[in-house]
Amino acid sequence: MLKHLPIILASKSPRRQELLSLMDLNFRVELKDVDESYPGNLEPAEIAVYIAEQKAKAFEAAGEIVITADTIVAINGEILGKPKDVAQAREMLRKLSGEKHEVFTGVTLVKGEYIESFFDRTTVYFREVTADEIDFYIENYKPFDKAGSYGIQDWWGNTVVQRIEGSYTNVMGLPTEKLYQALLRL
Ligand SMILES: Cc1cn([C@H]2C[C@H](O)[C@@H](COP(=O)(O)OP(=O)(O)OP(=O)(O)O)O2)c(=O)[nH]c1=O
Repeated sequence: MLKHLPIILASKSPRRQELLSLMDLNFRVELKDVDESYPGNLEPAEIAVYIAEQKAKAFEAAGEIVITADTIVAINGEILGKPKDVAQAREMLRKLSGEKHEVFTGVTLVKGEYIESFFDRTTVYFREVTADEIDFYIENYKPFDKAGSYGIQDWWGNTVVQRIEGSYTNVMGLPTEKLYQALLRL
């Protein structure tokens, strides 16, 4: 329905590319290097939006609509980004075991001089996991490109996630329903 919109997806995330395709949009992918650090004292939602905006600022104003996004996991006031190594992935998954956490994805849309950002939040509940399960998962699924060290769309999501409150696609990296509404308003 919005196939006529010329869109640039500024993301290397294969999940974001897949989700935009599933929304039946026409887009091409363009990548720029962006510093993903953020100022202290920001709330989780503000961090996700801040980084999405930083990613968007790397683009010059043009005729096409640019979409950027950033996903983070928050648990008990702590922010979990992407793990740097096996030890960090283990530590994150241990923290998330048997607990609930929140996933925030910030999205920025740019069209010429116009810029708009929004976010979505999903609560995710994990059952308790064993150290063996954590090691099996890290070894076989290598979740180093994923915030919080897991993918809801892979083995973890299908064996550990008990339930979620909110958008599933938001956890995958792009809150498609909110994004679609924002595109309709453009
Ligand atoms: C929690 C969770 C995150 N993720 C992914 C979504 C994002 O791709 C990634 C978080 O990293 P991001 O920094 O948001 O994105 P990225 O570096 O992969 O891509 P880019 O900056 O180019 O847009 O974690 C899942 O795939 N499944 C999940 O369940």
